[in-house]
Amino acid sequence: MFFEVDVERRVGDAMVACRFSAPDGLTMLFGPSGAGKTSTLNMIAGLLTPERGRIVVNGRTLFDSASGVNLPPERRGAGYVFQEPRLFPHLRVRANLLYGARGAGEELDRLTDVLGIGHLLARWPRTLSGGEARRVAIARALLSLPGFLLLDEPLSSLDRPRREEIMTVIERVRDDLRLPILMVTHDHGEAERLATRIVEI
Ligand SMILES: Nc1ncnc2c1ncn2[C@@H]1O[C@H](COP(=O)(O)OP(=O)(O)OP(=O)(O)O)[C@@H](O)[C@H]1O
Repeated sequence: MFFEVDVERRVGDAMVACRFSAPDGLTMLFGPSGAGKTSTLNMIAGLLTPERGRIVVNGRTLFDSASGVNLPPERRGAGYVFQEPRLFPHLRVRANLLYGARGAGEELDRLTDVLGIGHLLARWPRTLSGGEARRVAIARALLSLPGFLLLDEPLSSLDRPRREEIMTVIERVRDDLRLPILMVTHDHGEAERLATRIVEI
C-alpha cells in the first residue's frame, strides 16, 4: 500500500480530518479552499503533528498516535514541493538544487534538462519568474531521492506548454520511478489526467 492516512487536527478555527488509502500510483487531494489539503500534506511531511491518527507510507509507519510513533521530518523521506517554491534566497539556483541532493551529477544534468532550467543555474532565486522557481523546486525535491512525493499545486502559475511538460515529468515519476505521489490541485483536467485515485476533502 502506498498511502494509509487517517489524521485529525484542529488548525486555527477549522477541524481538519482526512482519511484515505491508496494501493499505488498518484493520489489527488481535491477540495475547496480551506478544506485542509495543505495541512494534510504538512501532517504527512511531519511539519504539523496530528492530534490523532496514523500515517503509513510504503509500509513505513511515520506517525501513530496510539503507539507513540512520530518520526521527525528528515527521517520521513518526503520530497515536498510547497505551494510557494521556498527556494533559499541566499543560494544560487545550482546551490539550491544541490542542497540535500543525493543524486549523482548525471541526475542533476538530466533533471535540469527535463525541467528546462539548465540556463538558470547561476541565477539568484529573486530573479526567477514564478514558473521557473517552481520548476527549480520540483527538481530540488526529486534530487533528494525521496521515498515519496508531496506536491502542493505544482502546476499553478505555469503557462500551458510548461504545464504539459511538467505533467509529463509527473507521469514519468508515477509510472517509471513508481514513487508514491500525493498531489493537491483545484483543476479537474489535471486530476483526470494524472490521478490514479481522487480523494475529496
Ligand atoms: N496558521 C494558521 N492559523 C489559523 N488557521 C489556519 C492556519 N493555517 C491554516 N489555517 C486554517 O486551516 C484550514 C485549512 O487550511 P489549509 O491551508 O490546510 O487548506 P487548503 O485546503 O490547503 O486550502 P487552499 O486550497 O486555499 O490552499 C483553513 O480554514 C485555514 O484558514
